[in-house]
Amino acid sequence: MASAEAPAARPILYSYWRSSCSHRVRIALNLKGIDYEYRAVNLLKGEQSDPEFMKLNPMKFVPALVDGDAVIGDSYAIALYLEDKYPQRPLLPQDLKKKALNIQIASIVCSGIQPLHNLTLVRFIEQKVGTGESIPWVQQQIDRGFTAVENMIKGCAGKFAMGDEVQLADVFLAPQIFAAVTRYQTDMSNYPTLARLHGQYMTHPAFEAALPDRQPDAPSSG
Ligand SMILES: N[C@@H](CCC(=O)N[C@@H](CS)C(=O)NCC(=O)O)C(=O)O
Repeated sequence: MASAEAPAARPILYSYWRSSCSHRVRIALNLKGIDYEYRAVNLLKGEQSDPEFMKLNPMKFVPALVDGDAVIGDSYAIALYLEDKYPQRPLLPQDLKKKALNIQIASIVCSGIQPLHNLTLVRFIEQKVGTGESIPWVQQQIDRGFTAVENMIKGCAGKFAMGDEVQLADVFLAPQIFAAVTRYQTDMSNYPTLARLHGQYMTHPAFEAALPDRQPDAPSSG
């Protein structure tokens, strides 16, 4: 008689509902149909600095993913890990130029836009420069990144950023656009392609389920 194997444990995502970096990973997990356990890390309460959490992400940032003995503390690394480990519903195309463009856009979001408005920096500006001073700063950083991406994709975008299929670029763009619109009063009329993509993301089931207010730790949730 064959012995029953224990089912593989679900990956665990350490996330904060409002974090755009966590939001990226939630989208990737949903697109790939991976069932996962959600564990909330409250950034406003400083739980990212808890010594136990720092074993998962020494940078004191969310997200972190634990998948078996793999512990990954960066959304970009997690996305690439998921792409290799769970090849169903690929996010990166075979075509090298399109693949590079996806990676470039993901990189613009995660190194050229989001780090320039993360919680630590926004708090620093509000305290050292003045109350309300962070918003124009953030808008300026978003404008530079969005202007670049708008020009890069306006010739190739279809229903989604890279054509008619969702790809890695969408996984990174959707949370950044969502944050720009809902938190930083960004005028999206300057970026018509990105504005149109925002509408697509808001009605796509995998993206909808990843939205901040749909997460268990969102104030409006449950
Ligand atoms: N490069 C990292 C950045 C992570 C990051 O900045 N996370 C933010 C939330 S989106 C955070 O945890 N901020 C907490 C803080 O600034 O104290 C990634 O992509 O995962």
